[in-house]
Amino acid sequence: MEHLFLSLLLGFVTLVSVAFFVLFYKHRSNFTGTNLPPGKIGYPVIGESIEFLSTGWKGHPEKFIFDRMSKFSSEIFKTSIFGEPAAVFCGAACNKFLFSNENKLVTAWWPSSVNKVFPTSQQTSSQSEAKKMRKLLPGFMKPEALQRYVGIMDTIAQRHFAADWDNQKEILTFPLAKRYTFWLAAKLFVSLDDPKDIRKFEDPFQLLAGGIISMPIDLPGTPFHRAIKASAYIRKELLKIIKQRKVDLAEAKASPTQDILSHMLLTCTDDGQYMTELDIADKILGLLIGGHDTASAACTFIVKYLAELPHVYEAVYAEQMEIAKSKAPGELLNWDDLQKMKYSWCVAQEVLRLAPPLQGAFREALTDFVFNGFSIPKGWKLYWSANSTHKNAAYFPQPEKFDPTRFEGNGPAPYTFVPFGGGPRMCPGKEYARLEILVFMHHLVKRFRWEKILPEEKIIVDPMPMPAKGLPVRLFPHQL
Ligand code: HEM
Repeated sequence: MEHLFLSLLLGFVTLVSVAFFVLFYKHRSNFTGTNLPPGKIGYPVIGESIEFLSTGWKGHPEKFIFDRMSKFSSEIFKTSIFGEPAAVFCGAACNKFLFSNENKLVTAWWPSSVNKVFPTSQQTSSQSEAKKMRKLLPGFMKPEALQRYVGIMDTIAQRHFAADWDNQKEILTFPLAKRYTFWLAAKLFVSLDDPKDIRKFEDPFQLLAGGIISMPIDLPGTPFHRAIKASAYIRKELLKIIKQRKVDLAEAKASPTQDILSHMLLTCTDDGQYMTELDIADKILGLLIGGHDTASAACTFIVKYLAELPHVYEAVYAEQMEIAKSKAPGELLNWDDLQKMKYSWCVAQEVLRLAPPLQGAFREALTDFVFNGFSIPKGWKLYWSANSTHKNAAYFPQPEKFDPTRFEGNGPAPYTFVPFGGGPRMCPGKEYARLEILVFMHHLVKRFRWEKILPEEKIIVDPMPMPAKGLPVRLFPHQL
């Protein structure tokens, strides 16, 4: 009996050792070649994923980048993230290279956690899916459409502030900013505007956002597992909305131009096909995520910085009050009003520089190529990072100083300010985001001054930046 147990144990140990050896060998073999960028590759499977994610959890995602840039004295370094051999490209020249070589030398790529959370076709990582999305969005994001949204955004902002801010002494900024941008997206993308209907999506979206960029371990309790479940729930609810809309369009109870959902149902793709219901559900899900989580992070940090910098608050307040005073009672904000919010937009951009909602994104090398003397093998993942330029003193002197004047005149040098990415994959929602952020700032400063309740609240980045306790603030309404 004892003999059998020892044999089994020995067999098990041998098996584990062989498996480890194979993994280790395979891991190292991913990194053999001449002239690869300098860098560390970490352990098999996890590579440097924990370091990459944990600098964000500690609130300093740029540390992962800057530590390695200085250790290897290079703007390109190799690493291994999310089980993949990768190179991190830092600085303006690297951004330019990646953004201008889309679909020539590189193509977009997302970690497997993203692909698994969106199991069918939502991810815009595959070229054909990105193309579909790019074909559909311009109609929705064209200047005439955007101009129409300003009034709708204003109406929803007024409703949001009346429901959640007015008559409150203290509020928690982060969840309210999310609610505001989600209300807008729900209204403009799928014409959902009953607060009851919208609220049932709030928790699932929270869970989804928390697990998209995570270790893809699908076990009960992990963020990844919760995100997969939340994604399935949201998709089911969206399918109900889509089916109902088809009926409403057929019975002329809904308009073909009322929102992006009608647009998707009625527009053929290049091959003359209409998108399937599931495909539409996945695309809308992606837009709802991309379109609200990012802007809500920006709105939250605007509240934080305006609380910390009274002189910046005063200048934004003066600009916004001049616009408010020019309006007749009940008159909604319009496109021209938003063009006048020049200083406020400089402030918002400085916030996007210091706290970019997306830290960067991945590409995949389509072929072997050489850049800056380093060989990049086909299939390697490449990461561009906003912080490598946003927090670099060479591009932004005294990078930690909040200074909206950096955006006056010609503004920052090309490829140094990249919160929306660049090149063919630059964020198609950039202008939409500008509008919703400015409308938010208008209503915020018109109503209140505020102070932070927790003076030293920690910031975490997971994967978006957020104050650890949600940024509680005390509100002081203006005396009329
Ligand atoms: C402050 C707000 C926002 C920020 C900071 C932001 C940032 C970004 C960035 C950096 C990318 C490029 C990723 C890459 O290089 O692969 C991107 C892509 C994208 N964004 Fe945004 N975004 C914002 C708002 C929005 C909004 C409001 C929408 C929709 C209405 C949107 C929809 C998209 C889509 C669909 C893509 C994928 C484009 C493609 O892969 O071709 N974003 N966004």
